[in-house]
Amino acid sequence: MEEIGFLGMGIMGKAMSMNLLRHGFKLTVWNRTLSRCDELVEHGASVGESPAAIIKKCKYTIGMLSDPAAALSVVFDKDGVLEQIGPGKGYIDMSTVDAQTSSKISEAITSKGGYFLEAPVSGSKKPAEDGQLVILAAGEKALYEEVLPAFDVLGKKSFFLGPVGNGAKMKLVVNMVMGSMMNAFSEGLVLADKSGLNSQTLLDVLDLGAIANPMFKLKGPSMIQSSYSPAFPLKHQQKDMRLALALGDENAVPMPVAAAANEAFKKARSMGLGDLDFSAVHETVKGSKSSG
Ligand SMILES: NC(=O)C1=CN([C@@H]2O[C@H](COP(=O)(O)OP(=O)(O)OC[C@H]3O[C@@H](n4cnc5c(N)ncnc54)[C@H](OP(=O)(O)O)[C@@H]3O)[C@@H](O)[C@H]2O)C=CC1
Ligand SMILES: O=CCCC(=O)O
Repeated sequence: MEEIGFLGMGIMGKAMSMNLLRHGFKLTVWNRTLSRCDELVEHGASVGESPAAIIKKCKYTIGMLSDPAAALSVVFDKDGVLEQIGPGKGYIDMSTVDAQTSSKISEAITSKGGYFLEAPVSGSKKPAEDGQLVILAAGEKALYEEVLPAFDVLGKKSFFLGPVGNGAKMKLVVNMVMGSMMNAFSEGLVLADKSGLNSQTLLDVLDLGAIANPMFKLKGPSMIQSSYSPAFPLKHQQKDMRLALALGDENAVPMPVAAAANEAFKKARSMGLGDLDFSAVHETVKGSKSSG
């Protein structure tokens, strides 16, 4: 493939870029906070001075930004993607956003003759480093096929889900389930502890039964230690719960479990835990149990 542009060197963007570099892709990167590009440069990437400059240089550009406001900002603001996008250029937004945000970006890009693909991912920092993400693409099929060599490096499996919006919706459904599970898991850990059970034994029992899953296995031991080094920041999980609940509103789907989980993530943010891993929602349960 030709040189790829990459916007957003956060936890995920950096891990994905490093992986592409390791596999021989030529990369030009940009980040709002420029210093976050340094490590990439040490590993052979070039730096672009703005999203527009990246689009001008590269046939394909990937975005991995925090939320809808950031995804819109790099496209529509001054020196943004829209200033240089046009025929023969493709923009692939891999951020987790809502379908409306994705459609707005898609319409603006295609109206200038460019190609657009949304491609949010399932999987976190480690799968991003190891090329084990699950890619949920939707939009321009021809662009999807052209960038498959990069997706094959970034992920263990890519899905093409049809028109723009379907990737965003699939990702929000998945993260809504994950956020609800994390809250149930946190309550289980605290309940076991407060009722005199051994936490590690609970993890062992869970791991042998029907609800065994990689998330409990990975996060459980550090949650017991109250250690929440961020792989998936809690503030982003709360954003995803909020966007999933809005999708539920649009479709008149009752989601009391997700709504309660969202409240717990909001409580965690109000406790200053937003930049920690989303498993830090555990602290909201520990707090309420010990105060009562
Ligand atoms: N971490 C994870 O496990 C996963 C995250 N995701 C999703 O991927 C996306 C990125 O997540 P992650 O890397 O963890 O997040 P981070 O918070 O680590 O990084 C966010 C990135 O967005 C940039 N950014 C934020 N606001 C703006 C803005 N207004 N203009 C330009 N750039 C901006 C940040 O730039 P700066 O450095 O300047 O702040 C940074 O590059 C999110 O949508 C998240 O929900 C999806 C799957 C897994
Ligand atoms: O959006 C983040 C997903 C994190 C994960 O799948 O482990």
